[in-house]
Amino acid sequence: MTQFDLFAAAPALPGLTHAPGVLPEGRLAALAEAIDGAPLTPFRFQQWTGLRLTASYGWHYDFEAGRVGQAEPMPDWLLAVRDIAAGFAGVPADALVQALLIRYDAGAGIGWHRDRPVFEHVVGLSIGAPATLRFRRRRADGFDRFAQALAAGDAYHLTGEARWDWEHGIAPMAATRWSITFRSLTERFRREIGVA
Ligand SMILES: O=C(O)CCC(=O)C(=O)O
Ligand SMILES: [Fe+2]
Repeated sequence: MTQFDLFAAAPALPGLTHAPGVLPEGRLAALAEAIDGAPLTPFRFQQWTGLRLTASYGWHYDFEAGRVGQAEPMPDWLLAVRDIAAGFAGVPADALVQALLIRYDAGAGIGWHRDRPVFEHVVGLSIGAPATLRFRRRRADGFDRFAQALAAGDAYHLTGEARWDWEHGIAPMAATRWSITFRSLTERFRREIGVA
């Protein structure tokens, strides 16, 4: 292996895995349609209503109540996507008990955040407009930063440092983007609620 190969194989941000073309190109339009057909509601936090529309399955995080609750089971089309996401991430499909569908219309994005600590693995799939998944981590005099480009059909997996130490967000996009995110529950949370 040449030095170039070694460099290419090293993850640029520890805990972030990205791969292009994980969703077959021929299925992207149907997946966008399936998301649009889901009972999407505007993301709400206190007085503020976001521009993005979301639907949760399996589990959902209720930002207003500040806790996690059970949501509708995933429909069959989403279970099929979950198999693809699980294969990409190397996580058993049935561990990915939570799914979040998002539709971002032009001008919508998602601000800096870390995903809720009850969730462990985060596996995301991108459809529609290209986006930049931005990462930042506070240091004494500012932030370390990283950016991952996401095209339609791309997948990413957050674990370890990228998942827990860095915040991520997506700047508002010029055209519609859809995403599907699957998450597992931490062992600690599973124990707390008595789920195997
Ligand atoms: O749309 C995406 O790919 C990211 C969504 C996200 O970060 C989240 O829902 O926590
Ligand atoms: Fe997130």
